Amino acid sequence: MSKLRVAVLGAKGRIGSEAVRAVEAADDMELVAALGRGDSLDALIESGAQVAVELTTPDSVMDNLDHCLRHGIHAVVGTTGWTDERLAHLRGGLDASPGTGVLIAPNFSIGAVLTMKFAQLAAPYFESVEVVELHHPRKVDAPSGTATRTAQLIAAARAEAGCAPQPDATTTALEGARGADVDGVPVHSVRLRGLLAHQEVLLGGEGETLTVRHDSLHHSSFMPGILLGCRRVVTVPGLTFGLEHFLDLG
Ligand SMILES: NC(=O)C1=CN([C@@H]2O[C@H](COP(=O)(O)OP(=O)(O)OC[C@H]3O[C@@H](n4cnc5c(N)ncnc54)[C@H](OP(=O)(O)O)[C@@H]3O)[C@@H](O)[C@H]2O)C=CC1
Ligand SMILES: O=C(O)C1=N[C@H](C(=O)O)C[C@H](O)C1
Repeated sequence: MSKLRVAVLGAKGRIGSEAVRAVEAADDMELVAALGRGDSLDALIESGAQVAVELTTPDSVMDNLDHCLRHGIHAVVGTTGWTDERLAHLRGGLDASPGTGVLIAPNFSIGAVLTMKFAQLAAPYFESVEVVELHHPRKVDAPSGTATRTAQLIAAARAEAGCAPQPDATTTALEGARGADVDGVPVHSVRLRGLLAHQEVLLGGEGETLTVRHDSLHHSSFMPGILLGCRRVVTVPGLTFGLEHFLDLG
């Protein structure tokens, strides 16, 4: 059987370099290009890449995806910075490239995907819910893509269940003290040397609290999700947002 031809964009970065190794080690894949900033995207076409794994920066991802879609190359995207406007632009590109698939995964680790799922499930049953994400200090964006997505899922679950707004008597606060407001859910970002990628969802009700915590201790935690994404994205045209859609979570 022929191997899936995979390219990695952002190949010299923290997660990109790990992805290069993971694709090289996968029996059913061939690494056909490993591109860093400044490398020509023509290499994607010349190498015959079927899938591009996009692990660059929020300022680069859109141009890279535009290029992929113009040439019918599927994409597995871990890069953060997704807004409604960016998603609308991407959908336009996909409409013009029927048959091409793009997976955007705010987080490729199974534990993080499950954290989001558990938080979504629990959120309507507690009066209060806040998200704390903790990352290495070289991360350029805050809050993390995972925390933003988690808060959006929590807010949607609470809205669907008809939950009241969260109790909070704060009338005076130093700017930022209550975190960022993502759809009504406070999200707090910690940047600390020694950490990689961690998240806690704190839920509180009458006389009880529940904490859902996930820790990525090494970039290897993201690799099974990236490889799964590459295998599945070629069979699912259009936009898939979230790795959970490629997992059988019941
Ligand atoms: N979804 C997930 O599970 C995960 C997502 N991420 C996300 O992935 C992204 C990368 O993270 P991380 O590896 O830590 O960051 P790094 O800064 O270590 O890596 C990004 C790399 O991309 C390079 N780059 C920038 N622009 C381009 C371009 N146009 N073409 C090719 N390469 C380019 C950078 O080069 P230069 O240094 O010269 O700028 C750098 O080497 C972030 O958005 C992060 O949040 C990270 C981990 C897991
Ligand atoms: O920058 C990182 O490191 C990570 N970025 C992603 C995010 O912003 O959620 C995924 C993971 O948290 C690691």
